[in-house]
Amino acid sequence: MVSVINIQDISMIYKAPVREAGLRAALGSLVHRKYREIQAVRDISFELEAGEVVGFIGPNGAGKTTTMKILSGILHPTGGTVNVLGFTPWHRETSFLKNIAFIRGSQPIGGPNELTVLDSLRFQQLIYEISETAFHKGLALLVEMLKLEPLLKRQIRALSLGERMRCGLALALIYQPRILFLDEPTLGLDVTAVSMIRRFITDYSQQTKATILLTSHYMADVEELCKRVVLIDHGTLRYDGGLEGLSTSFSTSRILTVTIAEKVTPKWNMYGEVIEAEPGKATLCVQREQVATVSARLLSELPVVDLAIGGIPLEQVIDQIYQEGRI
Ligand SMILES: Nc1ncnc2c1ncn2[C@@H]1O[C@H](COP(=O)(O)OP(=O)(O)OP(=O)(O)O)[C@@H](O)[C@H]1O
Repeated sequence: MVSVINIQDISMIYKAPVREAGLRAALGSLVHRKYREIQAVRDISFELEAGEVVGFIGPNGAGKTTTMKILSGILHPTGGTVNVLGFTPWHRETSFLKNIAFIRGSQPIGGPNELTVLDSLRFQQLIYEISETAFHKGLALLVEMLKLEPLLKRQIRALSLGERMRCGLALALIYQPRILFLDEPTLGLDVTAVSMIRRFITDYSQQTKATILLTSHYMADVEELCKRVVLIDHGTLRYDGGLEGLSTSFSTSRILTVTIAEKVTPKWNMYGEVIEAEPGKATLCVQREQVATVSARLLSELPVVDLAIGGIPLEQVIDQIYQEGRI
């Protein structure tokens, strides 16, 4: 397989001006400006192969957007090397920019609001030097996949958030970039718009074999779209691997499913937290370090015919990571 994104030990330290309250301090800071350093990313390395769709996840402020900005050439990292399609992103060479797109759910369209969607697409055609034939072919595909027909003659300013996202995707993809950086593409969208965007991403990646790095706070997005996830926290890489491995790596609990030979209900709560129980069967939640002891007790004290040990459902693990910032 060919690696199209190769990141080696990147770091990013922002310098943010420190301003104290009060007029005197504000005037003073004009002369003696003080800065404080914020390390947003520290020594992150990973690679993406051509055609992969990878979820890039982590709690608020973990450094996801910063990393995406570095990969798309918006920011120059303070350390490390990055190779995207053979280019150093922050050199911003035309052949690089023509092959990548960075789309943010919070601001899917950057251009003038007064233009119609079709005019904006034509504008992209000029900037990216797309031939008339390629433009029509690309447009037909995007109009069909994103249901854009009713929006083409509308002004961008008059579009809803979901419509903006669909048009933002079309504007970014009309020049057929090989790599997509999607930062929260379903942010704030309703259920119908979310499912349309998800379907679009799946179909688009299958049809074009584009490589996609995607951040989302909605675990369902990641579960539906990505086989692999890269997890960062406080700017540090914490996990890079299959989706299913996340729950075993990060959850402190395990699920024990026990079936016994008799249709009776023992005192299951003596073994763990009862999630579900019916005569002869129970699902228990047990701390990881107690699994061996509890399993041994179950086997010696009850007529066990089947005992399965599994991880906490992925959705729950990710919710914990995002909401409690606990990794
Ligand atoms: N321009 C900036 N100047 C100073 N600090 C910044 C700047 N941009 C981001 N940061 C800080 O860097 C850290 C990482 O921010 P970043 O936006 O990359 O995180 P994120 O993982 O995308 O977060 P979220 O999920 O909340 O969007 C945060 O502590 C943030 O406050």
